[in-house]
Amino acid sequence: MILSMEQVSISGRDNKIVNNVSLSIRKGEWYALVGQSGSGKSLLSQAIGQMLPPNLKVEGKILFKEEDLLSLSPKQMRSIRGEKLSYIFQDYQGSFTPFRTIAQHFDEYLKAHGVRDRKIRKQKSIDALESVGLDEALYSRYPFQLSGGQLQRVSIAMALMLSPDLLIADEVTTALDSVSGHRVLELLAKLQKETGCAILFITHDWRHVRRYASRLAVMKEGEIVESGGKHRILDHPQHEYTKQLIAAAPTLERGLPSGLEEVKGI
Ligand SMILES: Nc1ncnc2c1ncn2[C@@H]1O[C@H](COP(=O)(O)OP(=O)(O)OP(=O)(O)O)[C@@H](O)[C@H]1O
Repeated sequence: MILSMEQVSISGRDNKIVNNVSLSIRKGEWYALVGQSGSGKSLLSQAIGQMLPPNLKVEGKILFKEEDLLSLSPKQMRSIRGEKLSYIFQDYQGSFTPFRTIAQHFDEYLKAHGVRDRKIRKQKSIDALESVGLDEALYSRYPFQLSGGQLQRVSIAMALMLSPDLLIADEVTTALDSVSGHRVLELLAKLQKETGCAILFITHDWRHVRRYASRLAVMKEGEIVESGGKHRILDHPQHEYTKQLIAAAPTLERGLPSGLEEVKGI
């Protein structure tokens, strides 16, 4: 297992938001976390990287490559984030500083992770852009000069640049139109195959679960009500809530609707 959460609870001042959650993610797998808005998916994923808002408290164990992340100091955690564990978010705009070029973002990220040589930083950045199918010309542009899909691809490039073992992807297509979202996920799937990193994929969209996940957990009101292999859960859901969510999903045909299968390239 690359990540094991054991009895993880997250509490506010006077309420428990996530209650005794346990789940395990295997090396290199695509693990989906599904559930309605407010069920605690994002907070659970933020707890992994010690990124919870300061008013919330986390208990339990989060073992990442046998090390309990909750016992690490903020400094130790900073060196793990990015290098071994990284994030991409729905709000990709918020990950960029408007008055810094894409080049500066890459450069600062690599510098912060100890790559001292400027030429190596530049080469690594250009290679990373290429790995997500973006032209070198975008390197000197500002974030607002890129489309949403291009910016999300830059986020992916940056998140994977240091070859993490686990990538946490929180609703990464929600702010994109459906064609751009589809391309971003196809790209993620391709890069996952190439790099072998595991993905914790937070989503509302069962079509994405069917297409990409190997296993999944279903969250309701801060608890996991069901978890297991994708085919078992999609074909034979046990919990009433899972059945309702699947029944409410717009379509679960094998392909994506609206001709999205026909989109070529990434
Ligand atoms: N800093 C905070 N303090 C107190 N409660 C919070 C805080 N952040 C989030 N919450 C509450 O915790 C609950 C779980 O939030 P979370 O964002 O994890 O849900 P989610 O399942 O990811 O939802 P969505 O799919 O809409 O992103 C929600 O009720 C939310 O209002």
